[in-house]
Amino acid sequence: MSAHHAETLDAAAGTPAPAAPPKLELTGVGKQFRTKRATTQALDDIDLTITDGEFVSLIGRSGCGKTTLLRMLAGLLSPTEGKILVEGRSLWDGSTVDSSVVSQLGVVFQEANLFPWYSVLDNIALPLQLRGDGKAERRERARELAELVGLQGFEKSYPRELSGGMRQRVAIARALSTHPKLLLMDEPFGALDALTRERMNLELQRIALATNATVVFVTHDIAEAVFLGDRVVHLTPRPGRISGITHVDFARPRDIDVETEAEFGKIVRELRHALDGEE
Ligand SMILES: Nc1ncnc2c1ncn2[C@@H]1O[C@H](COP(=O)(O)OP(=O)(O)OP(=O)(O)O)[C@@H](O)[C@H]1O
Repeated sequence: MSAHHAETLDAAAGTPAPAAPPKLELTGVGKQFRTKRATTQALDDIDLTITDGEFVSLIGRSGCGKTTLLRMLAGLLSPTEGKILVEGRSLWDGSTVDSSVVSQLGVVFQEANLFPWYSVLDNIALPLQLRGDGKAERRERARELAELVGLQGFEKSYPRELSGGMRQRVAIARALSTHPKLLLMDEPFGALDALTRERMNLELQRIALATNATVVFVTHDIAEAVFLGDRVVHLTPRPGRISGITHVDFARPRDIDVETEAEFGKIVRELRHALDGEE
């Protein structure tokens, strides 16, 4: 039977399968901070749809609302306006967060925030412990993740015995432990030296490809945003709005040498000009 014939028959059968809702959908999202002295419209009218397996970088000048946006996505800060849907389910109902949606997210911050008295494996398994998974199951998953993030041989080490890059690997493994629908990262490599950061970018790409993760990644660094992202979303400050979205089409896995390509330099320059124009 020809493909064309098959399509005709399927259409004749009627009901096409309903399209899966996007991984993340923001509509008209805004955030206002009110203090005694002032009211700040930190974010205004953010519309953004992210599909399964997409890696989206978020850049913008200091104060444009990147962290505020990530905290709203992570269920830590309620939006004042708009809707945030994770696979079609509403994250916020007014200022009340749906904890069953939050439990499907993984978050990594600039600081790894590990428990100093827990080993690498126990830190990775913490979310599984909190949700009541059995010990053997936790251990197995934590071992698998330690290997995924390149920490085999360090399973029994304590955070104080690790470098900054290794601590962030633990934080990434911990965030992935529950198979999150969405991985949210706020400047995860911001405190690392340039070489370690470069290595972590390669590692993160490898991990994201291996797990088909959907990632929202906040950074100040334009080159990092372009290297990692399928799309780079740029925000303008006061109020924070989306000023543009750049598609980055380099094939994956990307090698660090992609940064020396003329097209890479062109995208970075255009983004820098776009952000400079917003001062
Ligand atoms: N809790 C708060 N109360 C009042 N204003 C706030 C609060 N948090 C953030 N803001 C304001 O909201 C705006 C956005 O801040 P946010 O930290 O999200 O920016 P950012 O883009 O992440 O900045 P940076 O790159 O410097 O981390 C800023 O003007 C900031 O002063």
